[in-house]
Amino acid sequence: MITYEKADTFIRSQQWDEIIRNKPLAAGLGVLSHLLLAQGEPDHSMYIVLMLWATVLGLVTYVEYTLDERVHSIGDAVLVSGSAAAVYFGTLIVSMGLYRAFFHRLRKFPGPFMARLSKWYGVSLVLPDFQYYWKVQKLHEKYGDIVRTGPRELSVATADAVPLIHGIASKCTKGPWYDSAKHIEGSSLHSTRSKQDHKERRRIWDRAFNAKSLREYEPRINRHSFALMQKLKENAHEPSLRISNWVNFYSFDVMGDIGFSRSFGMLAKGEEDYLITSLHKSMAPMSVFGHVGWLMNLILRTAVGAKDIRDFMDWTSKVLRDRKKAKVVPKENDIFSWLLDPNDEDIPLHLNADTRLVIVAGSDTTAASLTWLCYELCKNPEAQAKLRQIIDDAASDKTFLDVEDVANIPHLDGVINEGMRLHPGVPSGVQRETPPEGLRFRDIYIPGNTLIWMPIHTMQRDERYFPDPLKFVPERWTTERPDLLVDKRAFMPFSTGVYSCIGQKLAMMEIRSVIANLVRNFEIEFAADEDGGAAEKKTRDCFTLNVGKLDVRLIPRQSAKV
Ligand code: HEM
Repeated sequence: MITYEKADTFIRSQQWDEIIRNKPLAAGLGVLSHLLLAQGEPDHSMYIVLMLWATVLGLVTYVEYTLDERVHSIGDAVLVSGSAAAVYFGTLIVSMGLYRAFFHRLRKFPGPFMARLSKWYGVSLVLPDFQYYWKVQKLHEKYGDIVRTGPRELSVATADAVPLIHGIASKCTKGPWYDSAKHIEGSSLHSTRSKQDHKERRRIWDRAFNAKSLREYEPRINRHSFALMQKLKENAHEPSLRISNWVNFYSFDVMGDIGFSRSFGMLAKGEEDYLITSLHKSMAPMSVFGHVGWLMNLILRTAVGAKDIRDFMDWTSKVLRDRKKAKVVPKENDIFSWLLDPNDEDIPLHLNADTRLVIVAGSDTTAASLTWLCYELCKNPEAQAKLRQIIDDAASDKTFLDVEDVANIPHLDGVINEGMRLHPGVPSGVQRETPPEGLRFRDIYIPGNTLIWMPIHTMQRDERYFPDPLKFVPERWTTERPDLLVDKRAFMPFSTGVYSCIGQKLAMMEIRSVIANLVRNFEIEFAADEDGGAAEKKTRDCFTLNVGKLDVRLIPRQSAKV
């Protein structure tokens, strides 16, 4: 049996001080660590690796201090362990750098040299303006359709690859980006990486978004859209109105109502609810640290980093608990009528994640699209006038247009599509991982376990697919100018395939309702001190878009009343 004395004698009999001072050994361990780290997906277990490193370093310093006769103080011991650590980490970093730069399976793909070495290159692109998607567009202009944007990451901007990467039969899966907050909130429908789990959960979600359910949600959209128009009318005498805020209040109120029969009352208050502020704050680190998966995960493991998500979860679990205890009995079905299982005693963790998902996915995206549409209508007064005329012709006798009044106006949909083409709600695209056997398209082979982003912003502004790409031409979506729409596969503001946006039809209903009623009731133009510059320059890409402010002047039309 190993006793404490035996172990102690064994430990003391070894020449630890010599082992610790053995530089080739430290270097060898550095290379070995690289090989081990390269095996799996350490992004979300980096905290374990860091703890291990810290423990070993502490032990080494302790051993030096207690066993090495050449060491006379803690300072000496730290110096010895520090130099061993410098050799170990130096070799680890050099080994990783050499491998990534010259021997990696993605070495043949073009891209900036620094991107081969580390995803910190991605962070450098985010700063200072948080508009990563513009930088990626520049990279594609320089390097072509496929660019290596990280050690094991490619940006692929060609419509040919859409079916393989995002199509119904695609073998790609969601990448590690989706796991960042899993240890806090579990996995939502959106963040689960298991295809099977996603399939089963999506089947349940589909019931909340089928034609019958959408019909049930219409009166709620009408109510909130009507409330928005009233607020705009009340404030229309102001020379400047922050439309970006008002559409945000609208989209959050709609989502609270349709999501879980809970009004945020933001339109009524005219200000953002605290919980929404905390939700926005929780998304902010995504803009920078979303590029360095292990760091994002580490941040979310700290009390400060996880605070906003945890605050939000406290609130969502209370809302869901109230619903279960029948404190809030919805008069009409809402999304959670389908997701909550009445037989469950407790609220499963993943439903908290789903609540956050409904609000993030459903509100910010819709608000961003509405803000950009207002921006384009201000910039293109002729397009605005034409849309107004078409809306007037379609429903001339009504003061407020219900969702169903504007459900089938191709030109209105053309305006909305064109707005979302130029300004997609998720401009950088979404992360996918190639299957172990890799992917082949045209004569290109993309190796297995490669992370891929299809940059939606870049693709939707590609003149091969949309001639005159920078022009706002709603007619390219109707029978008037089909020549300006060459390849519709490149249009994917809602993504496509099995993971595509489940709320696409709902979003279209919300957007149609606001845009149609807006142009029916007002002429809209930039406010005197506004040129759209803040929306262009201050928009932050935090996976979903946090659009910069947009101030407009609304001129009520004589003929229209709300
Ligand atoms: C203009 C508005 C919208 C845009 C641009 C948009 C965009 C997207 C995109 C690009 C995705 C794919 C995300 C990924 O693969 O990582 C997505 C997924 C999703 N969206 Fe939307 N969305 C919008 C509105 C909505 C609305 C109103 C809802 C309603 C709750 C919603 C709910 C969802 C959900 C639940 C998913 C995850 C689907 C899944 O993984 O199966 N979205 N959306």
